[in-house]
Amino acid sequence: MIRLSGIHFIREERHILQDVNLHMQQGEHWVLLGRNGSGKTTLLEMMNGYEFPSRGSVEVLGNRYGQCDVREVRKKIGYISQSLFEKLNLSDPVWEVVATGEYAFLRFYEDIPAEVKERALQMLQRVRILHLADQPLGTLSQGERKKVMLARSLMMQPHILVMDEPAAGLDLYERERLLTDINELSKQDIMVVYVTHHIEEIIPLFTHVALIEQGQLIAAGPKKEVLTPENLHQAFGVELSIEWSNERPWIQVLSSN
Ligand SMILES: Nc1ncnc2c1ncn2[C@@H]1O[C@H](COP(=O)(O)OP(=O)(O)OP(=O)(O)O)[C@@H](O)[C@H]1O
Repeated sequence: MIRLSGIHFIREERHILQDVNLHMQQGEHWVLLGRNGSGKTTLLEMMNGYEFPSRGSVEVLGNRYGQCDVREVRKKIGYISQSLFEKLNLSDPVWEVVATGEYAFLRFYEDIPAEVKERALQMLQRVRILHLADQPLGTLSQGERKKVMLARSLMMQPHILVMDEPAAGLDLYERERLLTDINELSKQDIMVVYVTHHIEEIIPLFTHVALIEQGQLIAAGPKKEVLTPENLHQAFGVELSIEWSNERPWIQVLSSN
């Protein structure tokens, strides 16, 4: 579904990504894990065709970027990021914000068809915030806003859902509620690609992890093979132990030297 081959990304003489090879297949759900500035968002931007590699190729859903209409491919990719949230209008009612996801518009300037409104309400029901449908987006908590983004991205029935640190800034309660909704995506035919620097966000849904450090992959594959104390030490510079509970990893920091 997504194949990154020999990706290099060089900007202002800085080698931001170096020979990244990743193959994400149908039925897998991936986490890209790494420190601040390691190149995670840049990889997501390449999957969406917003950045192009200096060398190497990107293939998504059988389309090779550079040889296809990227806008058509993007219609099949949901993207949840802070920069998209910032483009939404805080005074719009929640259901309308969700409905705009159907067309990848930011705002409607004409009447919204009744069936689109109905689907938007169903999506809100799915992430358990239907009761907020008529409230302006700006009145919602941070966690509720993230759920609106999730509902909005599901409107266009994406094949791939790309999330860039969706749980950033959430308290424990809000984070767990959001992660529960994300975990539910296992019931659908959507591949999830999720960026984080928090290991405990690797919920049971995720099958694979790519660990990235300074633009290079340290390891990529099934999560239990990749998430070893040695690999994590290399990626984060911290000695730690790792324990699994219900297919979710929890870490204990031993020393930060
Ligand atoms: N177009 C660009 N031009 C110059 N530098 C860039 C460009 N895009 C990314 N970078 C740099 O590449 C590095 C990797 O950035 P990226 O946003 O991909 O990291 P990240 O792993 O997502 O970080 P964080 O976890 O902090 O969000 C950063 O140092 C960033 O400044």
